[in-house]
Amino acid sequence: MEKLITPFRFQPKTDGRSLLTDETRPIQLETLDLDVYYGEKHAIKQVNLPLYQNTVTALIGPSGCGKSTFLRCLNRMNDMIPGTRVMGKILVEGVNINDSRINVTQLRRQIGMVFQRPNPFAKSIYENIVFAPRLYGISKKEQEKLVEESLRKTGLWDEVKDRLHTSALALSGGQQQRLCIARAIAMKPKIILLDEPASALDPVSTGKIEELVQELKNEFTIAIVTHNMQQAARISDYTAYFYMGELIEHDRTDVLFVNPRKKETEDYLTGRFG
Ligand SMILES: Nc1ncnc2c1ncn2[C@@H]1O[C@H](COP(=O)(O)OP(=O)(O)OP(=O)(O)O)[C@@H](O)[C@H]1O
Repeated sequence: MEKLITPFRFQPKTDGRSLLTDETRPIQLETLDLDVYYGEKHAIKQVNLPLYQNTVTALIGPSGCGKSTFLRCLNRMNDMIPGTRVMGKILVEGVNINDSRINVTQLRRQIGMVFQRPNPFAKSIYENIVFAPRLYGISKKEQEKLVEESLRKTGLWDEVKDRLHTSALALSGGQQQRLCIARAIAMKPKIILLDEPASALDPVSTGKIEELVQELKNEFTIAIVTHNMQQAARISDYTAYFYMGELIEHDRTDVLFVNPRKKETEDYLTGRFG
């Protein structure tokens, strides 16, 4: 990881963390005693959650439980909301990203985000991909390579290669969303945060996004907020169930869906509430 600041090593607690104490995969990011307040509203309560390298973690839970708030903390998007206080640590390779010395622009290069509604720039497909990387100075040749590589990785290349210089806004909603993912991966992040990326899309486009997420995990670590339980079960390796700002349960997806440890999780999964 490029240096955000000089890293320091933090000795994590062993209690009150995720249940996955036997997990041997490397941790890409972990939150330690994370609290978030919007003014008086305590939206995230003492959450300890790891994201394992090259895996997909689904964040699920009823509306208002804090999924998006949690996700936004992971690349400090909550900084933009006035009155928000974030406490606790979020460690990425030993660096606490909540440290005031963190270069937030660099951080967001390394932890990309894609939102619910596709939001391409009102520019050409090509420009959408190269706009940000160009700020960091890449040659014309490198730009062309990056455009093709990013569009291939998101399965868009064959669909758009003959109209790279036409407006991104003319693409379908599903294509726009894949372009937004291509734009995010063009920055070569370590982690990609997806906030309900398919909820505004039709079933075919949703299927493509799901397939894409499965492929991208070979290269990136992914956290995805979803309201769709089947989607979480299909595409994630780990699932975290939130309720009223608390992390109720975090486990391998196959375990959590088949044999949840907590009654609250079971009630949610079986549709008894939420
Ligand atoms: N900017 C804000 N100011 C004040 N309260 C907020 C703000 N954003 C979210 N909240 C509150 O924080 C809590 C968590 O909201 P959040 O949007 O993170 O939940 P969520 O699980 O993502 O919900 P949904 O599934 O409906 O998107 C809610 O009670 C919400 O009303």
